[in-house]
Amino acid sequence: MKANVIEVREIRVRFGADDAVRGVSFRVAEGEIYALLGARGAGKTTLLEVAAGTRRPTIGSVRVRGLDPYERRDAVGAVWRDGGLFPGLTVAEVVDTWRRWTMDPLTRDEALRLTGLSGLADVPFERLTDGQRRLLDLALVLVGRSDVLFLDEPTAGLDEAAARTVWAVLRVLARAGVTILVATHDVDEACRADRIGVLDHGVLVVGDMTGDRNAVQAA
Ligand SMILES: Nc1ncnc2c1ncn2[C@@H]1O[C@H](COP(=O)(O)OP(=O)(O)OP(=O)(O)O)[C@@H](O)[C@H]1O
Repeated sequence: MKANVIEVREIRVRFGADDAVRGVSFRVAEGEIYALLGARGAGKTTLLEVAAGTRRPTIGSVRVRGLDPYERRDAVGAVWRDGGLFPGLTVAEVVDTWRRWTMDPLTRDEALRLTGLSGLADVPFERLTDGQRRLLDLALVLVGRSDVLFLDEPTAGLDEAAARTVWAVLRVLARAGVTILVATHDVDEACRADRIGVLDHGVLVVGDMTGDRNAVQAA
């Protein structure tokens, strides 16, 4: 059995008088893709922020590889919904710029190869499609050698072909041992994960579902 990389225990996040997340617990094993599925306002982003260590929970504990991610924010990679903007730079230059800010970075060629962007190295950032920009986001996370990824709606706004490419990359990464937590409102996207947790009004109503579309919709 694989080790648990992300361990979320009894998390509660309170905003003013309201709980955005209540009593949520789940675990994600090494190399596993876990999707948090929920409607708008269900608490997905809040939970993702807590798991990634950019927000401290009101109550509960989070461990990523045994450590509190809030104390060690350098250790994980997060890709949020809006990709960065790099006007005037080519794909290769964006990666090189990022590498200069990173300790012991992955090589540019390897980051582009893993995300399928090798053929676009000389293309200016402005010319990239939304899907290619999302892949470039992933390439930058890989440059930092993140072995845990937190992805908020990773294919929002992408067409089906681009979404498939992003997920093909995520599968390659998971097979290489990267642990991935995805927040999504899209049932089809959630079904691409290994396991699904369904979040409703801040409560994890189902925590351990596999990607059977009918069963997920029934939940
Ligand atoms: N900083 C904040 N202050 C007060 N309330 C907040 C704050 N951030 C989020 N909320 C509230 O917490 C609840 C959960 O929000 P969250 O953004 O986590 O949901 P979500 O599932 O990611 O939704 P979406 O799909 O719209 O991004 C919502 O009711 C939201 O209004």
